[in-house]
Amino acid sequence: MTLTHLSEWTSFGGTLSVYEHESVITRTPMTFAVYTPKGEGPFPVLWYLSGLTCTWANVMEKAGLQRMAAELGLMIIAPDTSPRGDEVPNDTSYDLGQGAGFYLSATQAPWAEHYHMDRYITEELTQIIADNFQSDMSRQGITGHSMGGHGAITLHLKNPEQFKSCSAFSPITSPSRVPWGQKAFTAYLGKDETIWKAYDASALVKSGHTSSAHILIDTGTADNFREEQLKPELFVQACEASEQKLTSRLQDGYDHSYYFVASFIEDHLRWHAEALG
Ligand SMILES: N[C@@H](CCC(=O)N[C@@H](CS)C(=O)NCC(=O)O)C(=O)O
Repeated sequence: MTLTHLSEWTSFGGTLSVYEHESVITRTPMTFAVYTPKGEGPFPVLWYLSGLTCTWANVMEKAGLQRMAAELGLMIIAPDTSPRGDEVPNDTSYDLGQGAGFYLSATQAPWAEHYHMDRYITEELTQIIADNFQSDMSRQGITGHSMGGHGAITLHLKNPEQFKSCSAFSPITSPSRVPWGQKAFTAYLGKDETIWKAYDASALVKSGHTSSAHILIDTGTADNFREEQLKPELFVQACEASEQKLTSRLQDGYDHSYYFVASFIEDHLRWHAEALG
């Protein structure tokens, strides 16, 4: 496996690097970013999964997380949100296809050939990070925004030994019950809704997929997707019923944008740094 180094910047004494490689799992070139703080390492690792329409760049350019990552000594990994390329199936809408991989393994044509973002992250990219960076893979946490919040919670609940800490910004908490998720799951997984439950954070918790972690969620009260697509209250109810430790906060006046993410990224990075020790 060859890693092609595309870009590098110094930021808060650390290094932000962008790489491309040929993925065995998505069967496409994949791009990802790594922020490595200054110093010797190995560093605990925080994965950041982005939302609809995003690449690695949105969080690295807009969240301002490098300052806190440098201070806390956290390595940040930002994968892309889907496979991409002329050969990769796409859709004209922003919430399906390229930029909208939903962190699952598609089973339906034409998506099944390339769309396997969950396994890409938990298997292939994890191995790449372990083999090529000053990472302490015994201390990994995961966070994300919106579709990436759904990805962070579901990947944590299904892999609690790998991702020991978990948080999310404005996550889609029950994709099976909201239009973004219903559209994507029908396309990627087919019409059998019982299969969807494996990718639904609230359904997972309800069915006993809890973890010993204390999950942190922030959602803005002025988020125009909150009532129709995010529904944080569904995850709160599921966690209460299953005794999953959760702090779910509604942040007054904040919307769905990176102005919101940037406002609370310090809290989340500190949450992970403390949990990972
Ligand atoms: N208004 C967006 C909807 C998608 C959206 O809001 N994406 C969020 C994640 S779900 C995002 O982070 N967008 C990129 C950004 O704000 O930098 C569009 O139509 O493209």
